[in-house]
Amino acid sequence: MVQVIFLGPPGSGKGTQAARVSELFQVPHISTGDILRTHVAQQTDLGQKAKAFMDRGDLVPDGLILDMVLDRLHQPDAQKGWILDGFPRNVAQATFIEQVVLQQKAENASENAQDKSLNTINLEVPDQVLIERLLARGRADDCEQTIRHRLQVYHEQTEPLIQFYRDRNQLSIVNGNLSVDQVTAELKKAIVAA
Ligand SMILES: Nc1ncnc2c1ncn2[C@@H]1O[C@H](COP(=O)(O)OP(=O)(O)OP(=O)(O)O)[C@@H](O)[C@H]1O
Ligand SMILES: Nc1ncnc2c1ncn2[C@@H]1O[C@H](COP(=O)(O)O)[C@@H](O)[C@H]1O
Repeated sequence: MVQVIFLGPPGSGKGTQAARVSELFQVPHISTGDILRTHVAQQTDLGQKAKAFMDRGDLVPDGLILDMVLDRLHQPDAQKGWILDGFPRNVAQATFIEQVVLQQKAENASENAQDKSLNTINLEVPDQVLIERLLARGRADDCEQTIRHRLQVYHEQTEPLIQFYRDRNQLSIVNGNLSVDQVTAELKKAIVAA
């Protein structure tokens, strides 16, 4: 049983490493960015509402995100754990997922199930390296102006979560400015499955 939250700025390797850790622990990789991009591609109501925020590099409003995440976490494959990539992105989202985890824990305790272990990982990478990586990745929102805005949004809204999880003794810091294999090796050491 393992629950992992990947924090870290855009381009820090959350998606790359979440896919590997998901394979390792056989739990789903849940990327809110990927789910949103699917909604945009399928032109769902949610996708149409989210698109302008994503194009600008702003966070999509919590009112659109929280139900989407809850729905994904209630799917059968997520009952033995999950790897969250790109969520939470602000304090309201972190408080939300904390409540979900606590509720699940209470339900499982009454069934005498195994405890779940929450690991929050912050991947640290200098801004200049992030910009170079994202320009090379070349996703629709990877132009320089949007990258700089996403970094600003990260520093203002997501970075405070480092202290949020530090206060709860749930934070591991991993150097993301190493090779992909080296970062995975560090993650294997950091993640505790219960
Ligand atoms: N350790 C690494 N060294 C060099 N390049 C890397 C490393 N990890 C990931 N990359 C590359 O950097 C780019 C960004 O990685 P990735 O998409 O995993 O980041 P992310 O944190 O999920 O970004 P975003 O939040 O914008 O989705 C990709 O092109 C990826 O191949
Ligand atoms: N958790 C989220 N809250 C608000 N907006 C989000 C969230 N996750 C993704 N988004 C939006 O999607 C793009 C791309 O996300 P990536 O994680 O970089 O793939 C992001 O800029 C937000 O607009």
